[in-house]
Amino acid sequence: MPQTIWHQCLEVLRDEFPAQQFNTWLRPLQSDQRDGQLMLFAPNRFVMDWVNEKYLRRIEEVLKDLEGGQAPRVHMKVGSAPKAGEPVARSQPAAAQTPAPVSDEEAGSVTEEEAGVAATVVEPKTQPQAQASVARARSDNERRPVQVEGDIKHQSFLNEGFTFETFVEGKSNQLARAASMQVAENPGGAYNPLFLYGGVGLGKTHLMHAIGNEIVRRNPGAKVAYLRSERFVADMVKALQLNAINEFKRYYRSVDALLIDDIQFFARKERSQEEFFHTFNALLEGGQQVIVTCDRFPKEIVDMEERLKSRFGWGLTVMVEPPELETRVAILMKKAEQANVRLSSEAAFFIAQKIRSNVRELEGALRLVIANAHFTGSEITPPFIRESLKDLLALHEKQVSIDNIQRTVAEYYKIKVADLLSKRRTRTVTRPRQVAMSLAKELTNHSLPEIGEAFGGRDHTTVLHACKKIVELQESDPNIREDYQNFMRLLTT
Ligand SMILES: Nc1ncnc2c1ncn2[C@@H]1O[C@H](COP(=O)(O)OP(=O)(O)OP(=O)(O)O)[C@@H](O)[C@H]1O
Repeated sequence: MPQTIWHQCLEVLRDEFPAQQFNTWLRPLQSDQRDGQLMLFAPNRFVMDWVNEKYLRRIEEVLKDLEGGQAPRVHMKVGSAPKAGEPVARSQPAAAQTPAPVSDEEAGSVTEEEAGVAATVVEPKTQPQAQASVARARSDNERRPVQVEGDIKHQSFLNEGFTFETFVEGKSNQLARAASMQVAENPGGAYNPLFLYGGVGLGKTHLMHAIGNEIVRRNPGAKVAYLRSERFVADMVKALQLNAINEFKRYYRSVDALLIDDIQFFARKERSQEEFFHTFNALLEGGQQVIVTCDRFPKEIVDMEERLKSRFGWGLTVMVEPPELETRVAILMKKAEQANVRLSSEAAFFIAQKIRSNVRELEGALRLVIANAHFTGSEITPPFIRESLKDLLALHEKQVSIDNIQRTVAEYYKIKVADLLSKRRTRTVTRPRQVAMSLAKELTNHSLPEIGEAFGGRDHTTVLHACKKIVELQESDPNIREDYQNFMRLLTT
């Protein structure tokens, strides 16, 4: 197949920009060229805006260098490139993709005039200093709640230790971090609501607090309310019991930014969903920012009203992915530094290679190693780490076996485990087999020949090829990438 002009352009850009930037912003773009126009498709509006702002000029220059006067005009659009032969819609300006206003009916019947008690909203600067040390890393539950005047008592607080400065950026979270930063700089602006999703312990809560902290840092008068979704439910139930639902509504509609963590816990709570839906609409209409985190993509949330799910997708939906090795190492170094502990890069690598599931576990492992080192006065070396994490590692190895991987992958792709082990080479079987082999390499300590053996006696070079192929596909094929992330989540949490 001849290389398209876009591929040629990408080759040039690949040499010009750091790999991380290239992979995050440029590589995911799909292209469609016709009628002297090059349409670039971005996976979401945020990427489109970012590319427009930061790379479009350079893209146009490169196209001109490549094609001279024949260079196509570039347009951007959110979505996927049409398949060959499919008609393509004309590009739309970004503004055309902002949601339609909420109708009166949808917005519910609550008005600003409703009577209510005064409810204060937390302002982070009034909170006690966060202990941003490793020993207190998961400290959001330990923070002193803010007492709110009136009948409704809220626990609403931001963790000052969760900032953009303490958040380590890597390939897995670059997009989510950049989107969060944009929201913090322009709350209630283009990306409303912001829906952050991903597996447990990957930094969603951290980013959410970072946005809240940044909003308040820039505008000390801003009212930012952070709460887990269970809290919203509990507050609402209490408000109903106390006949104070109007105060409840008033409170949640008075904030500049409403941050609701782990929205999946709204499942089956119909009345809360209803209430949240109206609050949500009122806030969006008022230009107030809404940020939501969830452990899965909106459409995958079970027992949640469709209209709510669809509304989540109105703004910007971004995934936080599990960190790759380099980011895990960087996170460990940062956490050690915060705890005033010297950690060699060899030691950090050792831990990062062993603990791959999520950042919370990574932190937990580091805490354990540091505590042991303090206790015994030992230096933190790989053998010392191995000994300190003996039980944890045994648990990990027990949990993720090749057998388990094969069963999980087969079930997911609706094929038989026997197919994975067979000599069959049809696409429906080959790809899942490669995914399973790659997972086995990443999640177990088995060698390539051992993995080959476990997959119907294949050669180790076949396993190596599968691993490389899956790394490549994760870059170029969003479906494989999502499947792989799902497997990491299913197998490691
Ligand atoms: N990129 C990162 N840099 C620094 N620390 C991080 C990063 N990602 C996660 N962490 C840390 O890992 C811990 C877990 O993160 P967090 O609580 O934000 O996860 P989560 O995705 O919200 O998980 P859950 O879905 O279980 O609520 C926190 O202590 C957080 O500071």
